[in-house]
Amino acid sequence: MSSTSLKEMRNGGEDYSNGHGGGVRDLYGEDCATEDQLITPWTFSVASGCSLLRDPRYNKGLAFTEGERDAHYLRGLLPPAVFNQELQEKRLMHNLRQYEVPLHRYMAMMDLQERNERLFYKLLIDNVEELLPVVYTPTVGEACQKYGSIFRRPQGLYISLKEKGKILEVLKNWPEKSIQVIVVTDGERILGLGDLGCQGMGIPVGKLSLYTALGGVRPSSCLPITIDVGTNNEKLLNDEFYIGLKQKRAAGQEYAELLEEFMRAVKQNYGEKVLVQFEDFANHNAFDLLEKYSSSHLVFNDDIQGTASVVLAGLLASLKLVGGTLADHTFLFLGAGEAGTGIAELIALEISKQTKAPVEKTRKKIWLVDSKGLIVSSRLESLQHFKKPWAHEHEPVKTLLDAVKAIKPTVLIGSSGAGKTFTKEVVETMASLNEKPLILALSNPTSQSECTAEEAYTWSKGKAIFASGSPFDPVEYEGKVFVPGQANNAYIFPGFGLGLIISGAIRVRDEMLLAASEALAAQVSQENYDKGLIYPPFSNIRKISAHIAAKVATKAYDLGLASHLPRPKDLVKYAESCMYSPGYRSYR
Ligand SMILES: O=C([O-])CC(=O)C(=O)O
Ligand SMILES: [Mg+2]
Repeated sequence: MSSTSLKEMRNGGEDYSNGHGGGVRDLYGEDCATEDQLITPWTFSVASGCSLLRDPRYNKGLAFTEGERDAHYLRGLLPPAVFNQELQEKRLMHNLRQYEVPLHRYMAMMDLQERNERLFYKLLIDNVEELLPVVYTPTVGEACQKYGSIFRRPQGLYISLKEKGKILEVLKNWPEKSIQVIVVTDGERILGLGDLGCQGMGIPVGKLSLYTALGGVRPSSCLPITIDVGTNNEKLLNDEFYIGLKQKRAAGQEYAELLEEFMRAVKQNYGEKVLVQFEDFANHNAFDLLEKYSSSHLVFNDDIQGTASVVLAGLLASLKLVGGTLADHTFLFLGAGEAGTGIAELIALEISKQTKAPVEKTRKKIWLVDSKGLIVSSRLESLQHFKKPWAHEHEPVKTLLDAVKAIKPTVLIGSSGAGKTFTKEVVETMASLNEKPLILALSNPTSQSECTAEEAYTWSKGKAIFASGSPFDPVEYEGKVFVPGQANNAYIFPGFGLGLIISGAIRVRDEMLLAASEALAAQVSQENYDKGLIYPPFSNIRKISAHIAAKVATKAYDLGLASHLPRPKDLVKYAESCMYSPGYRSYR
């Protein structure tokens, strides 16, 4: 097939690519070629059979055909059987299911990723509901805690204080030159598990594998980075197997300078359109970094903005079940950090958009509780800046239970990172106040969930509509099966990032987050609602991501922030055509 027809196939007959836009460049037709099409051979892989087998990007294991075994000097290096990818997948899924310890499944998946990347993504895409809890929350949390002992091959870039002054050179050591998404952490607040220092690397690696599996961004365009400025975790500092810098965290100017050098180097090396996703930074840095770099870089904070967008989507969808408009509801949060204040602000923006009321007014329906109790105006002076907009007139209230009684929320959202905080009394009070209380226990991993699905359904006597950040199995209560949803930012960031990439966006705006929420809510079907679900199943996630991407890209074009021109006519189709698919390619 000629390159022209490849391009035509890719663009559905419309010539979208002008070679220098922001769309996904696919020079070799690597992603859209089918198995019976040839792609350009890579000289190094032709040169030696062994190095081909050891290159996870091109290795196919037993799926190399007889012809390829001849042409690529693989004879004798593989046993004689030839498997197709489906049979390999069946064999691996069978093996994975033998492991009873989740961490062993995680390690088996990481081994596969390091051995045969396409097969790894094939498994993840085809079995997304089964494997998401393995490569992502909750298991990835445990993996980070034990990263020092399970660490085998580095999977991303480590940039520590030792690399100060040399970050640009470090970026150049990474083998891929054309990067579209970076997920970066400094490991200070890994899920709800706290400071895991350098071992936080599991998070960028996991998030980026979802960028590929759920959002179709090519693996070679993804770069996981951990910035190591030390750790305040004593256990790690005293652990002889700790893989990071053994010193207390740098803060203040030293921290700011390293981050500044990093952000400059990223833009210099990869250009204006590389997306930098901040992940699992502590509150005190997360808000500042987002604010500082959102006017000069394409940045997105998943914990503030991604979580906000996914929760808003669930709330919009839930109106079908509980009735009314968003403005009719009263919201109470436990936790006033990145997720809590991020969600609160996006809800206020959406109500403002719907009712035309100023956001200062729409914020008044939203209340937050932090470790010192309800956030009220008498506490204003001592509040961190990101909490100040939520300090409304009210007498002081110390506990969550008393806050529920005083505020009478219709929606209760847990975002504090602390588990078991939605007690029986709290859930019972929500159920006594509401016909259908909406209860979201967002903290991750499962151990940090504010309550379990079973607790939410049994304590509310089957009244609650429940979703959680980490997955829970369906629960049977009095003969009825309740299916909890998973309110996790994994619904949003892969499609959101894809939308930014395909439009060549250069900045992120709140309107794009609202568009992503509305796109996700629109994907919830009647069949889902009938089961009490406020999110669509993850099994459809690639289609969902394409729709989110299209809406985000549309906003980018409307706001004049898109650089990929001309604007494709059908953005859903275009997004789909840009998505990586994991089927094998023929090399000769
Ligand atoms: O990783 C997840 O499951 C969601 C998330 O961003 C977090 O909890 O920090
Ligand atoms: Mg996170």
